[in-house]
Amino acid sequence: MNKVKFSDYLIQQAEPYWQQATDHGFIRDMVDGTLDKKVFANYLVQDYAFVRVFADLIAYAIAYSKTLEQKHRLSTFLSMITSAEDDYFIRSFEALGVEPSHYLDPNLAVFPSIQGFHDEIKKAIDSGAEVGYANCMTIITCAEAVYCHWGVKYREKSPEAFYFNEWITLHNNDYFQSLVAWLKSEMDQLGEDQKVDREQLSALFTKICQLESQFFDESYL
Ligand SMILES: Cc1ncc(CO)c(N)n1
Repeated sequence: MNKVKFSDYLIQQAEPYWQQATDHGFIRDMVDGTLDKKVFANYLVQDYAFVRVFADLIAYAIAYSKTLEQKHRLSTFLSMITSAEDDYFIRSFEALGVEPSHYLDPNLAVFPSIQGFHDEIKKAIDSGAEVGYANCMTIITCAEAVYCHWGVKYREKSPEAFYFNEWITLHNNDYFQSLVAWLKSEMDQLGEDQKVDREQLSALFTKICQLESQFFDESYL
């Protein structure tokens, strides 16, 4: 019997949001270099608020994980986000004329989608040792699989502005692709675990896809 992998099932069940999140006009404008700079700056400021909370989520996934391989894969990812990716954000803010007082503002008004991410992340973090790993990994896998999907789709694109170009290569380089392949393989194994509620994880994966698509929509407002 040819069983559908759990990671593929999660993506299939997340339609139409998977399609909307990975084939959004925002991404097409960005890879073509025609996206309004103000729209992109706005998006990056919001994404920076997302990434700081996302870093906590990865730290909890590390704490909830059992094996050294899991801790290694996730801590390497956390390290990349807090070094190379942080460096990308800081250089981009500078080039786009965004002041630190704005992008570091703890009282920044966040988009409803970013608030939605924060709420889902808090629930996953608070879900405890038994199911915490599965919940945290579902959010991480969805967010990274969405970005890797468009990153790979547009690997031939090379917009002139470094903040567009590097945003593509951050999400399609060999390291990132192998990370996403590993995240999906972890979800496949979790899907075999009798203690795991597959339908609850599927609903969470779909919710994150929906928020990803909504975040691109809201960046134009
Ligand atoms: C909202 C969001 N999802 C995924 C990624 C990829 O890390 C990101 N930077 N932001």
